[in-house]
Amino acid sequence: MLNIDRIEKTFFAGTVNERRALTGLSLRMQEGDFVTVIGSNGAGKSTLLNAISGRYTVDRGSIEIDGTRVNRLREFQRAKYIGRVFQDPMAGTAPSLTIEQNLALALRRGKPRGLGLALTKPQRERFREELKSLELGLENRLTAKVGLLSGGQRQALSLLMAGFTHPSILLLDEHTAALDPQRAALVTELTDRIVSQGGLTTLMVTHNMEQALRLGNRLIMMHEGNIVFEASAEEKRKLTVAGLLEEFAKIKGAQLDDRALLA
Ligand SMILES: Nc1ncnc2c1ncn2[C@@H]1O[C@H](COP(=O)(O)OP(=O)(O)OP(=O)(O)O)[C@@H](O)[C@H]1O
Repeated sequence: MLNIDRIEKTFFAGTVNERRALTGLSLRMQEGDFVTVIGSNGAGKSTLLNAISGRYTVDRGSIEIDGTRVNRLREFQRAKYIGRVFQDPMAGTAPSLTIEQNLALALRRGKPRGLGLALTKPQRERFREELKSLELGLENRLTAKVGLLSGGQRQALSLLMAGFTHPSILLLDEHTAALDPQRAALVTELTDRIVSQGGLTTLMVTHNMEQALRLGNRLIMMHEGNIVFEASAEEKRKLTVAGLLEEFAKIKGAQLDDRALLA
């Protein structure tokens, strides 16, 4: 499904600003795996997601999605494999388009352009059904502009859109971090539901350790561009936030991150 083999990424190589963001990281995910990713600031978590999505190309190593080596594919060429929800609620949806137009765009992701945004009746019905499952009343607001929605509603919509076409891999980049606790909890629940219902292969970066322990069937901890700790589903069930912090502390020089303590 996803096979990452010893990838490396260095920014500004050979200059005083050199940053080794990924240092030979390998990760293999099977279909339906839901891996949560934690780590201190600057550990390389976002760079990992960006390397998978094609926003950055890696300097070394290989990335395979569904058996295809994607290293040389540009971001738009990988779009058919990837769904992504960002931290910024504004990033995943188009504010000047209506809810149904955004959903129509999501449905057409990775397909040839020029199909327009006209909807068939069955498509509209499908949208209504999917929106209903969010339990936010959005099914009655299909023609409302997305810019009018709250951050939490937009993240819920982004999540629905990202999962819509059953991407080979769903990337969640701290997608609840910018929300207030109540909305974050709602979007966390939705994530759990959408991922498990769709059996989506998912990689989720979070600073919330409680969330990292509760969601998914595997957990990885990153530090200095590599995976330094990994827990299977069974190990994860036994782990506590305190236990995770202990693991963090064991890593030489690791900085405990304030946000990580907000679990
Ligand atoms: N576009 C870029 N240009 C230069 N350096 C970068 C770039 N993106 C990331 N880096 C550097 O690479 C390293 C890893 O950054 P990255 O954003 O992947 O970490 P992170 O684990 O996601 O951190 P955080 O939890 O703070 O978001 C850092 O040293 C960062 O400064």
